[in-house]
Amino acid sequence: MSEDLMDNNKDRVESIENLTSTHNQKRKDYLPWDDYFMATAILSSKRSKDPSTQVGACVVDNHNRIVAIGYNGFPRNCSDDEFPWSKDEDKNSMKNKYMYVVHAEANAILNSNCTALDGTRLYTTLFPCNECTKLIIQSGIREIYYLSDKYRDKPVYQAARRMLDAVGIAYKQFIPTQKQVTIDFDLIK
Ligand SMILES: Nc1ccn([C@H]2C[C@H](O)[C@@H](COP(=O)(O)O)O2)c(=O)n1
Ligand SMILES: [Zn+2]
Repeated sequence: MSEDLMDNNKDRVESIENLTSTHNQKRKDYLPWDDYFMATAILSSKRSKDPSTQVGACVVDNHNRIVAIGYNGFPRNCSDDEFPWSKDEDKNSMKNKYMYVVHAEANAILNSNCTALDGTRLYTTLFPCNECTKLIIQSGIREIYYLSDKYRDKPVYQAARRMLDAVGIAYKQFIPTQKQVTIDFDLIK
């Protein structure tokens, strides 16, 4: 065999070996569980029609199975086009969205696909309010991960923390391992 041909064969064997070894190793840049669940909550928030704050929530059991998802919106059959999205009126005004909106966490709990949420974890894009906290406690959720706490000084959220502290439900601000998770429909071929 000529030297050129031998070199050529060696190169081909090496490149096949490289190809097999990279395909035998697991991906290193896969999405960690916690990022995956918070990203799911964010994705869910994108369904919200609220022009001001879109909230998403995702409940996960201790086998890392998603058992509930929700976002803030009006109750079933209350039209998004007829009920008001305003927040400028007095808090108790009928013209105000607060009268009607079901919060993301409440929707998740109500729409859960399992009968009991005991021992589960909640991933939510916004810290739960007092009303959702009551549902969280009663449903048996044990841990809360949240992204934003932008209303933390309002009494509603102080009351929420008071209840969570009293019953020992852990809550922690979520720090993602990566800044962005890209969903590009064109990448799936
Ligand atoms: N933990 C929370 C807190 C609030 N929401 C909903 C309720 C409203 O639709 C919106 C907040 O509106 P804003 O006062 O910022 O104009 O978020 C929720 O789903 N979960
Ligand atoms: Zn709430």
